[in-house]
This record gives sequence, C-alpha cells and structure tokens, in this order.
Amino acid sequence: MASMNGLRAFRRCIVGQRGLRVRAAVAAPAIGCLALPSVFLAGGASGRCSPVRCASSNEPGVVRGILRVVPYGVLGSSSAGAKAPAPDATTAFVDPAGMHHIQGSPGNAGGAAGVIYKLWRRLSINDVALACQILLLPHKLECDDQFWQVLDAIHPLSLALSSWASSCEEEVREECQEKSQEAAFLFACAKAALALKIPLHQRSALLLLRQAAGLAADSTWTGHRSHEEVLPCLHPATEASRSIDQDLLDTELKQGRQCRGGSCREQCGLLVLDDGLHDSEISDLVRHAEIIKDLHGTRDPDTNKLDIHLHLSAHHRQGEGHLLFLYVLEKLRRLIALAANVPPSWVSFASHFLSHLFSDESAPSKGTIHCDESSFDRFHYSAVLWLTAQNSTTGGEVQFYDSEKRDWRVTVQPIPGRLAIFTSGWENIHRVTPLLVGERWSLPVFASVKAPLNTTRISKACLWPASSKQWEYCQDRLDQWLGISDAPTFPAPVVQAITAPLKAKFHAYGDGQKKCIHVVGPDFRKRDYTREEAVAELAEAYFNVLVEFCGTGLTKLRLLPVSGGIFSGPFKAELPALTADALEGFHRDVHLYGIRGEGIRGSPSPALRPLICRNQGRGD
Ligand SMILES: O=C(O)CCC(=O)C(=O)O
Ligand SMILES: [Fe+2]
Repeated sequence: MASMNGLRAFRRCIVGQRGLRVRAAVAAPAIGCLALPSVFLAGGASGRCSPVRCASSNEPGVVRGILRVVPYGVLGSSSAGAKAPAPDATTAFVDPAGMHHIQGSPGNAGGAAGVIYKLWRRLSINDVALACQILLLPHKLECDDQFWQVLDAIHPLSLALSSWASSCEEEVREECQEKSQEAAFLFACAKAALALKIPLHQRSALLLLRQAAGLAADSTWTGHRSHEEVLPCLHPATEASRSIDQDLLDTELKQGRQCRGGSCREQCGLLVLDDGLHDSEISDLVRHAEIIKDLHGTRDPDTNKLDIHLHLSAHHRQGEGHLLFLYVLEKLRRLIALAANVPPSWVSFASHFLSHLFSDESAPSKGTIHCDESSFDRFHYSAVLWLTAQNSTTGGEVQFYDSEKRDWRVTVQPIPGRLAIFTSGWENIHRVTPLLVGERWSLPVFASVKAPLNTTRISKACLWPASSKQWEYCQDRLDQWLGISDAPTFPAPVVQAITAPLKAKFHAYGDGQKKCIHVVGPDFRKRDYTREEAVAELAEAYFNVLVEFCGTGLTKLRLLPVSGGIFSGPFKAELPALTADALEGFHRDVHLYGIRGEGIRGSPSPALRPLICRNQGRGD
C-alpha cells in the first residue's frame, strides 16, 4: 500500500465497510489479544518507506501507506484460526495496559493485556539475565540506592535478595548473604524506605516488610516452646447462640471442628512460644500504643478495657510505630499459618487490636469466660502476644478450660514477648483473670483460615486436565494460588515512565527478544468524553507509541486498537471509527508540522522531534 490510498483502505477496513471478519473482530475487541486482528503498522512494502517517515522523500508521509489491518492478534494468532508468526526480535508489539496494572502488578489483568502478560510473565519472572545487567557492585552493607535498584527490578523478592548478596564484593559476600536472610536488616530497610516515603521503593519495601516478618516467624516457630497441647476439637452439640461465663461452661459439646466458612484442618491445640519479639521491639510497640492511648483512647466503662485497632494506629500516623505494628501483625499471621499447617495466603485477620488493662478498684477488669469462635464464627485461629509481665499476684493471667474435667486445665503467665497460638473453638474456652495490680498490654489477633480458591478444582485441572481449557485454568489458578501472579511488578523504567494515561514506554523482555510497547489508553468510562476529546486522547496515545517505536530502531510494529477493550465504555460500538480518526488526526498533525518538526511558521515543534527517526521497514 502506498500514499493516501493506504489510509483510506485502512479506514474502510477498520470501520467495517469492507472485510466483515475484520470488522466483527475489531468491533468486539475485548475478547483478548489472541482473538484480535491487529491494526498492523508495518514498514512500507516497497522497503523505501520507514514506519514513520519516507526515507526517500521528505514528504510528510508518516502514517499513510504503512498501516495494514490483519486478521490476527499482536502475538500472531487468532481464535478465528488465522495465524502469523509470533513477534520476532525485529518486531515490537503494543500492550494496551491499565494504569493500575503498570503501577501495581500484571496479576489478574484481563482482555488483551492479560493474554500478553501471560507471555510476559513466563519470560521475565526470575529473569536473572536482566538482574545481572542491572546489578552494580555494592561495597557497603546498607540498603542504599544499589540495594533498591536490585529490589525494584527483580522478582520474586527472594531471588532479588540472593542476586544482591552474590553481587557483593568477595570479602563481604558472606556477610551480605547473612544480611539478606536477616529479618532485622530487611525490616530496617523497609522502614527506611517507607518512613522516608520514597514512592519508588514503596512496593519493594512492603514486600520486604513481609519477607522480614516471614523470616522472623520462622525463627520464633523453631524457638523455645513453654507449652504445647494437641486437643480434640469441640463444638456445640446443638445450634448454640453466643454465650459467655456459666452459660458457655454449661453448653453441651461434641467432637469436631466447626470452622464456619473456613478450611481448617481437624487438628486443634494450644501452643505457647517464648521468643515472639525482641526486647527493643516490645518497648517500641508499647511506646507506640501508649502514645495512641493517650491521644485517642476511650476506655470501655463496663470492662475498663481500651483497645487500639490498626486503623487508629494508621490514623495517628506514628510512622515507625505503625510500621512495627504492621510487621508484628504480619509475623503473627505467618505464625498462625505455621500452627494451622496451611499456606500464609489462607490466613487473614478478622480482628486485631492492642489491648490495655489497668487495675482500678472502682471498675476491676471482669475476666469474662469466653470462646473466641463462639463470639464470632469467622474466628478460626487466635493468637495473643503479651507485652507486659503478669503473675498470680498481679492477676491478668490467661486460663484455659477443660470441658471434660470441668476445671481450668492450664494457666499461662504473660511475659513480654511470649505468645500463645490456639484454635478458636470450644476446646479452648478461656479467660483473662481480673487484673489486681499495675497495667497490662497484649496484642490479641483473630484469624480466618480459608483456602483462597477452590483447590480441589485446581488439583483436578492440574493433575487430570480433560481439555486444554482445564489446563489453562490450572496454570492461571496455580499462579494465583502460589501468589506468583501477585509477585512481579513491571520493570522500574516502565513504572517510572508510565505515570499517567496516554503515556507509552518500550521495554525488551526475556534477553531482549520480546519487544513490547506498553501504553495506557484513555479510559472512556472515567468521565464524559465528547467524541473530539476521545479522538484527541487516542491520537496522543498512538503518538506516544510511535515515538517509542521510533526510538527502538525496529522495523515492524504490531498494534491493536488502543482502549479497544473495557476502556471503550460508551464508545464501544464506535471504536473502530474513533481509531481510524485518531490515526488520521495524527497523520494530519504531522502533515501540519512537517516531518522534521518544522512548524508551518518554520519553528520546530519539539513534540514531533522524536519522530525524526530512520527505522527502515521491510513490510511483514
Ligand atoms: O489479652 C489476652 O491475654 C487475651 C484476650 C482475649 O482472650 C480476647 O480478647 O479474646
Ligand atoms: Fe479470647
């Protein structure tokens, strides 16, 4: 195709006056990239025209003659059976991205982008080659810029940390390796980045905070246990209402786990671990709690109890103290997962708060006898971390009940850093004895244990797939189940470049073989767009894609209709026409300014300067 005919043909084709198959597919672009015909920008068939500029003449022939509508997707195939080769090393393909995916993670993206990320994911996760390019040799054992660069660029985090450690100079390499496994170091780095509010590192910092909590949980788990009981699980023999004190003790019980709405194992028990937190962490957490108590706390007049929930802590913005609270909570969540013998992703908090009691003769604490799961169905596992010391003289100990012997079976003395984890059912009816002297701080947490997905279905699909569809389901869900789809982010240069809709950024993945231009198209559902505004924004997005393409020196570009999926909103039916207009408008602008960016008044247009490139197309 050459000259204006190309553009006209393109327009006819894309708006559906010709080529029914193409029209149908373009008009319903949300079905995914593989099913989509691409709007295909190729180098001029004659070989003399570049995708952006005709090399042989200075005529402003930018888009004309180089657009071709093809009946396959940017990855080379379509559900209608048309096939083209997968993009090779000389072809860039466009990813119509969503802003929150670019800035967050590709996980769970749908439509065309979702299909592209599947490919992207397989290529870029654990991409050690990429890691090595980015690594500079660090000399210092600090979470310096170098450290963050590595962390932001490589996923999963454990791989990033080991890459960082192995990049250390030989004499400190061993020390780096130790540091990369040390909860305190990783948490200190996370705190530094989060407290300094360095937006770039925030995601890595949160991952790091979780990693640190996971390591700390493992070490507490293997530490000293002052008490360990395996118990038969119990629940009410008949549908029982919430009860406390004597009513609860009188409830008839039978064996078995209730665990409503959850996926608990038929294993119940009580475990007391002694190395829950370091001394400095305990004093920092108490200090944090005291500050919030003094500023915001309101005591329950009936129980003389004051609870500080996470949102109150967050609201108060005690930066470091709040992060410590988050870290401790995450550590407790991990420990519950270990005790419940389930993956951490199964455990979510239903409630948690820093709890304060102080002895007050006028309103002594009551020591209500209760069962956590009887209070709330969704409490499947409980844990309490104690931050102060209590004993039989001071009161404030925790007693667990033996329903068969009808007596207290064990008394646990709170000491700072001690931690009890127990199943929340009727096998663990308990009370806090009235506090007689002093003050008491504890951190009780209540967790639901729930398999995030239908694991039976996943297992079946993975072990005995009856169809390719089932196999796909297996791969998708397994990724999700293992947390893989949540793990990666886009590479830092992409995240840094695409900070707003309409921006585009080229990145080569997988040893530089897969060349992708990410672009965030306008989301026409976000506000009321006039048709002109819609065309203008699309044109800007295409412009940005072409500028990126220009910079690559590549010869072929596979482009699909930007904003063609769910972003098309009210323009869904009209999108093919909008696409044609946007590309035509783009052509007009270039015509106006001239291909070298000289404006009509002779002044260069800086916006168009990047378009002066010499990509020599061969056609495809
Ligand atoms: O603070 C404690 O030691 C335990 C509190 C408790 O049992 C609860 O809040 O359910
Ligand atoms: Fe309790």
